[in-house]
Amino acid sequence: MRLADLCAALQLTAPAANPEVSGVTHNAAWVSPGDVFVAIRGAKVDGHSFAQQAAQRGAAAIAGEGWPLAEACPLPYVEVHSARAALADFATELEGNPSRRLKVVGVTGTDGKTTTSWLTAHLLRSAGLDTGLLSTVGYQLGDGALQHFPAHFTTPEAPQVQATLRQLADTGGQAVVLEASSHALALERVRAVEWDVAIWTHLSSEHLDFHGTLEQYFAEKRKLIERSPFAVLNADDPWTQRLKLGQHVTYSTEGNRADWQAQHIEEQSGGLAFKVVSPAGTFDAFLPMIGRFNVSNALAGMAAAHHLGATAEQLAAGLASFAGVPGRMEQVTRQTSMPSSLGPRVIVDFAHTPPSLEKALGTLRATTSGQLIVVIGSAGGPRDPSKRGPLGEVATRLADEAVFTEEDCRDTPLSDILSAMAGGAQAAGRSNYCLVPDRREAIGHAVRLAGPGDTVLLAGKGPEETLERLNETVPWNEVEEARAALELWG
Ligand SMILES: CC(=O)N[C@H]1[C@@H](OP(=O)(O)OP(=O)(O)OC[C@H]2O[C@@H](n3ccc(=O)[nH]c3=O)[C@H](O)[C@@H]2O)O[C@H](CO)[C@@H](O)[C@@H]1O[C@H](C)C(=O)N[C@@H](C)C(=O)N[C@H](CCC(=O)O)C(=O)O
Ligand SMILES: Nc1ncnc2c1ncn2[C@@H]1O[C@H](COP(=O)(O)OP(=O)(O)OP(=O)(O)O)[C@@H](O)[C@H]1O
Repeated sequence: MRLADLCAALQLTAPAANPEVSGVTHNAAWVSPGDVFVAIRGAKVDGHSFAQQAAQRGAAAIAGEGWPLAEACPLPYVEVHSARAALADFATELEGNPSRRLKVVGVTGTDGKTTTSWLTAHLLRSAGLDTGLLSTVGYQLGDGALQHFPAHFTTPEAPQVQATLRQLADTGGQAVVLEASSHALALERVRAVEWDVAIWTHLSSEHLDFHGTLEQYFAEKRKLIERSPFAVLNADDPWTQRLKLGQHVTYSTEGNRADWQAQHIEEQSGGLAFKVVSPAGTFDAFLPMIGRFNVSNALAGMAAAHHLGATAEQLAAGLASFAGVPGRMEQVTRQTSMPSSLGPRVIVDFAHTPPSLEKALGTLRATTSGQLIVVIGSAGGPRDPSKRGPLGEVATRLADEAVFTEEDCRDTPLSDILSAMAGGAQAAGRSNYCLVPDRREAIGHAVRLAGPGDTVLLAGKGPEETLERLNETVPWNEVEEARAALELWG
């Protein structure tokens, strides 16, 4: 496509030179010959300072909110009102607006996005739709292998979103489920995606380092609901009442008035049994997952899949065959032949906010006959330091013993993080915790403390593949760490 045609499609003024353009990126190091390099003024640097690098890599043009440098721009320059919006619009145009060829389900909320996304994709596949998935733990084209983008993102930047949607649509994909983080909505990563269904899980305080206030965080997340012609909303979340409602259905696991209800919920050791009362019909369901909150995620996924055509029979069969999400309430099995019942139950979970830790511990308590032990840390850097004390409080209130340890402390002294977590426990008058800074040792310590009938929850890392320390990033596999500790047990 010629630059002038691309500009005309987006009602932008084209520069005099009119090169052929084939792609778009915001990262100078990712430029391929023929790309438009969109220079974003970021929070840390101005992308314009990488214009020369982009030119050397063969960029055809640069777009930005105004050329700011004394030297002349090395390439044709397209001036835009918002660089991030332009990045998304260029990508959408160059990829041929692929979301129009797919049924697109967006999932937002503080917790539950990944699980709900995986459940929804599985339910749509069970109903016969070739369905892709873009989520925190990777992306899938159809039911193919789990793949990863270069950076660790819930929602990648717009060029990657649009390219993946196109690849999916070009290879026979019929639907896609896309996790939409608040960062993605704020930074235009999912601008121009044409949604069919938006799912709201729930809202609680998170990412305030980025959004500033809870109100702003809510304002970003609500965009997904406002942009979608149909929404699936959580009647148990007070924020739902503040969403501007178009066509929608609601769901509840707490007996609130809602279109989709789960009743008679039984937390069994092998999963969750409940009765669904819904517009699709009334039926018994079994979900082989631990965690009462997953009933809520399942209702949301069923409501979305039903809107896209899944029947009650397909929904029930789909739930029953769900294999779970890596690192989400994942029970660690031993490699040796020793029966699991002879040791403690060890669960790896991604819960890293006070509300999600509260829910994870609450639900494990319900299925634990003995002691409940938790290993938990809190991230360093600017990421929500205010949650460290509350995490310490929740851990010591709901577990019998808490082990506070490292979790991506980055440039924050680990001792400061551990003191803040201990401070939260002490302020509540509790001493049932210990500090074990090294995460591997913390896991070993917790597993050694536990006996048959006990549960050890390893919270916060889930399926992440690295552990970030002050001067190093080490490869990490929480399930393997847990398995190694279990092998030494007893
Ligand atoms: C807080 C946040 O989201 N920041 C994003 C933001 O960074 P920024 O504004 O600081 O950008 P910057 O570093 O100043 O760079 C400005 C521009 O120069 C370009 N650049 C910069 C350096 C260089 O060498 N070459 C180059 O071309 C950059 O690509 C960028 O376009 O814009 C960048 C790209 O334009 C993103 O990569 C970056 O995400 C960072 C890496 C990040 O960690 N984001 C996380 C927090 C995130 O997005 N998380 C959410 C939610 C997770 C959850 O719910 O838990 C997610 O969706 O993953
Ligand atoms: N509906 C829910 N309500 C509250 N907590 C939940 C819910 N679903 C999951 N959780 C908890 O939150 C943790 C994270 O779940 P999940 O990965 O599905 O959420 P997420 O929104 O994708 O989080 P992130 O964006 O940080 O990856 C789970 O391991 C569980 O402890």
